[in-house]
Amino acid sequence: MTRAQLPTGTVVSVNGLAKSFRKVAALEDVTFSIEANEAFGILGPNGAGKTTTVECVAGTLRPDAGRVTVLGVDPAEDRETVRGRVGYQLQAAALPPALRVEEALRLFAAFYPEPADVPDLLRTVGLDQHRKRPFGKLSGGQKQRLSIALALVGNPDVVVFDELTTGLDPQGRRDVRQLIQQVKDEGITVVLVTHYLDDVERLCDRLAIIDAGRTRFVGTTAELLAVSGTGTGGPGGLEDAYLAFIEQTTAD
Ligand SMILES: Nc1ncnc2c1ncn2[C@@H]1O[C@H](COP(=O)(O)OP(=O)(O)OP(=O)(O)O)[C@@H](O)[C@H]1O
Repeated sequence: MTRAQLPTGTVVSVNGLAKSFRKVAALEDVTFSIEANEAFGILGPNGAGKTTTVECVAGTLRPDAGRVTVLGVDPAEDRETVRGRVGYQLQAAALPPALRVEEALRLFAAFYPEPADVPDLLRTVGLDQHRKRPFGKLSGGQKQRLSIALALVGNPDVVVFDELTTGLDPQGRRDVRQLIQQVKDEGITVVLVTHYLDDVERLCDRLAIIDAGRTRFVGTTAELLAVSGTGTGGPGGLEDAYLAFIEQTTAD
């Protein structure tokens, strides 16, 4: 993939975001910003509001309060701009089981004004050999590769991956991590929602911790280690820092 012009400066800005579903306050106050070509991790316990946040960024949900700007526009107002420039990892399980890998990519490519080259993309994600395989017969790792390809098919500037490595074996996670690194190396801004601290440690420049609908921390992993007071790292160091941080904010 060759990319003509990538954005610079702040590409995602989220300020005071709030969103409720009937009586459930999913988000109360979420604030962070992401710079061009950063890999930005979003962590937090189950139900913390991570997916709701990235759906507001992708423009698939409209917040009740607060402001989101993506590539200079409001994603809920300017769906067309954001849809073409922000790749959102589709929950692959939603694809019909008989749809073949290449067919799925060509189908989705047709929605975009300047789609990626499908054979190129198949090679990039390592599904070239499996392009005729029906979706229902792919392994978990192959489905995640297809998810990545579908998020990239519109040639986005920003890509959002939500729990991409969940459920994969260690080899599968390593492969998917390499692929995410490749995406970042192309200059694409990566937003990674994950429960894995080592994904963040290996891939992300900065991270946000969201808990109970509020951002509790934004910074680098080194800053998280420093503010949690759990030391300077070592095996499990980041996990200890994260857990200490969550316990501390829950107690507050
Ligand atoms: N469409 C919806 N209708 C009702 N409640 C919702 C809806 N989507 C999310 N919620 C609720 O909002 C809260 C935040 O959910 P969200 O999916 O954003 O959390 P998450 O941090 O992504 O969780 P997980 O790590 O478990 O995926 C939860 O209490 C969830 O039950």
